[in-house]
Amino acid sequence: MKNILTSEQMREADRHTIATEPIASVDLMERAALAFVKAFMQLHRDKNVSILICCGTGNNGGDGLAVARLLQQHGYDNVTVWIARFASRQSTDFATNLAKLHYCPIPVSEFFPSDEFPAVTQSILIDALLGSGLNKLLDGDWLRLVQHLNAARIPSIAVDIPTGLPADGIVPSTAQMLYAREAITFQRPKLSFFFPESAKAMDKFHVVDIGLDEVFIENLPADFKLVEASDIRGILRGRKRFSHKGTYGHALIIAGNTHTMGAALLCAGASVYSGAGLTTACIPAEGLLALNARYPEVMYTPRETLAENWEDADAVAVGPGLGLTVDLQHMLEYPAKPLVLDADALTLLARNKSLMKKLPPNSVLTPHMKEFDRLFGEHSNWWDRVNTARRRAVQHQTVIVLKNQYTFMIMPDGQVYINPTGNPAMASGGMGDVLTGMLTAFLAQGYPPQEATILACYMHGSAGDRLAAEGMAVIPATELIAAIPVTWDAIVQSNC
Ligand SMILES: NC(=O)C1=CN([C@@H]2O[C@H](COP(=O)(O)OP(=O)(O)OC[C@H]3O[C@@H](n4cnc5c(N)ncnc54)[C@H](OP(=O)(O)O)[C@@H]3O)[C@@H](O)[C@H]2O)[C@H](O)CC1
Ligand SMILES: [K+]
Repeated sequence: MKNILTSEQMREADRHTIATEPIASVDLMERAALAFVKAFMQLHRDKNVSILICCGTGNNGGDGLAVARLLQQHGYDNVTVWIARFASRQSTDFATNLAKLHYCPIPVSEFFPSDEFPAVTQSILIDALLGSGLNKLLDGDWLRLVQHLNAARIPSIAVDIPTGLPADGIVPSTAQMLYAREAITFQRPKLSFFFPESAKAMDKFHVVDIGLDEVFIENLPADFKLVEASDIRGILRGRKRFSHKGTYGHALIIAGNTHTMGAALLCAGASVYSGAGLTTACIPAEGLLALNARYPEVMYTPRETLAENWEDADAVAVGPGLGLTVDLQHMLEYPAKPLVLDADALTLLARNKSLMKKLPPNSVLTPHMKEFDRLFGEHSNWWDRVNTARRRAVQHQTVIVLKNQYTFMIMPDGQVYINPTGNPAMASGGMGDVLTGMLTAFLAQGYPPQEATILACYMHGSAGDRLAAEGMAVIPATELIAAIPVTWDAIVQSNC
């Protein structure tokens, strides 16, 4: 896991590194600029391309000036710099880098409040106007300049953060940003990069190491952590010699209805492919034929004998395609089992919120945004939504899997884990049912809820990434299920 820092913590890490390495702050800026340039050169190999670098007068602007000089030294001969002189102050390191730039053959134009801006004639923009120091929404001359640059419609590469995007906290829907094709960000992704609101600010981001003290960073208290492949390798267990189906637990899937049987099949199929020793689907009898045809490995039980099957199960999923006529309250009176509630089970919970108190501790809820808001109230932004999820996870001692491009996995202690895998090709019906089946299978195999959740979300996205890399622009949920075992194997093999 990697700590995701607030902008204040990032400044702390900055100050600590400067004091203890020790390194002068201007040299740290040079290191950051060099890291940016190296990443930029991978993205844009054509050294004849004309580049406009727009700089503010803070440290983000200072980075931009150093980038201009370094690009020129690396053979990029067509670099132009604009400086937005809209603030009365300039940082010391900005001033030092401006002085250094005067020795380079790079044209520099300065713009003051109310100045007109010339047409943008360059092919690429580097955005070094404002970075993590942003302290309010863009307005006045800054907004005018950003709108002028956006209107040029040339690819923009942001230094650290696209101008106008706050590093953390609420991103208001009215916020205007300098749209970046890519952001090259320093040391850690910023928290807001994981919120859907950042789609307005950039297409993608790359993280570059600028040599801040990693031990210090990892010892900072962080509410948000990013899951990494190495974490999954540490959690995921291979199959053992002499093991048998009883070794890997029994998953019970309570799902499906006349018109939504597919959800139950997907969920049960995902459980089989995620390694549950046994999977039983508790579905209406009319689904039996389809179940046998599609997944003969899955056992069947009618709703009437649910109580006995519940006793035998090591983990239970309730919800995919279930409909709203089942008695959830009654189910919650059965003996406590590792439990996943999804889809219609969440709607039933939202209709009778007093049931939250009956959930066994560490139950896993897997809402998408709308299901979440139905359960816990409307939210106008993701920052508030995630913070509500943290409070509710602590209050009800549940795990909340808030599904999103980057799924937030919120644990009963309020800690948030961010899943990095997954892609837009997976945005199709049934993907949530698959995730629920995977989660239930991992719970049935004895993984504690926190580990089962992290594993399921990571492997779900990773299977999707694998298929996307093989050329699938759209990934049906059944294809994802089939890709789970090879994804698993690739993770285990990468450990050797
Ligand atoms: N550890 C690292 O990650 C390093 C980062 N570096 C770079 O430094 C910037 C952050 O630099 P900073 O000087 O703190 O801030 P900015 O350059 O982003 O902003 C400068 C000042 O602009 C003012 N401001 C903020 N928001 C607005 C706004 N909406 N409109 C107008 N003006 C605004 C504010 O000044 P005030 O006087 O208003 O307080 C900012 O202070 C980081 O992003 C990296 O690029 C280092 O180079 C290396 C280490
Ligand atoms: K920027």
